[in-house]
Amino acid sequence: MIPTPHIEVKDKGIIANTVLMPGDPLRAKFIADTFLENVERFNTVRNVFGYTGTYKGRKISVMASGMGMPSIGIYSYELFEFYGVENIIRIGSCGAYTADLNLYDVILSTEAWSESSFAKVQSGYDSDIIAASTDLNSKLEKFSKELGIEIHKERIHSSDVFYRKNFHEYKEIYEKHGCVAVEMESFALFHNANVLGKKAACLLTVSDNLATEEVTTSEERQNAFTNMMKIALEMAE
Ligand SMILES: O=P(O)(O)O[C@H]1O[C@H](CO)[C@@H](O)[C@H]1O
Ligand SMILES: O=c1cc[nH]c(=O)[nH]1
Repeated sequence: MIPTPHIEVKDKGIIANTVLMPGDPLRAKFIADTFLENVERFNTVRNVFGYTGTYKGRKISVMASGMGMPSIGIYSYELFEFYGVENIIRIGSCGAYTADLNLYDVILSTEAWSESSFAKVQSGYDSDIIAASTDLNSKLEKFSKELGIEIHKERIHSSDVFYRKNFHEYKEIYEKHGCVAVEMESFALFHNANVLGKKAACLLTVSDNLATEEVTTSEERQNAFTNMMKIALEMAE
């Protein structure tokens, strides 16, 4: 079923086997403009930009997911199921739940914990934890070592809510569920990969810290989180 309601390209072969997936369409554009050669834009529907190009001569795609599990649930499903994509690596921003993490630190998500009903509604999956692909994670860890970029391998929180009524609830999620940071998509991405027999992983950069109340700007979140981009780009084939 291509094109899909949300992706316009008619030729499946234009999208690479591996897609990097930031939430922000302008982070996707930044990656294409800054790191890729021979770039072809394959999606503009809803301004959710998708690009294919080469990195060090190897093919890779980058496409935004939008914000939240319903949104990444749509894009990752269509890429995996209808465009034959094998690997999706989310490259997102996150809020740290502990003062042990600094702004710009890079986290490799081992698993996502969530209160979300996404996986239960999608397929009846009944746990609140979903693991990332261990195969992709070991490759990403190897690339980070080769590049000399430190990563923190940790469980993260995938939340449906950005603005909680009670800001301090993050402390309980950190202590009870062992999540060191919060973002809003990985649980759905990992679930779709599992039900469709594909692979997914997630690299995050700390954009703000709930414990210390430090923050980065929207411009930094769009353009400056280059360490996780460089690690993920090494997945190009
Ligand atoms: O920077 P991105 O990749 O969008 O990720 C994080 O930022 C958004 C919230 O500001 C949510 O999508 C969250 O997961
Ligand atoms: O979901 C997110 C992403 C970045 N920072 C947060 O506090 N939450």
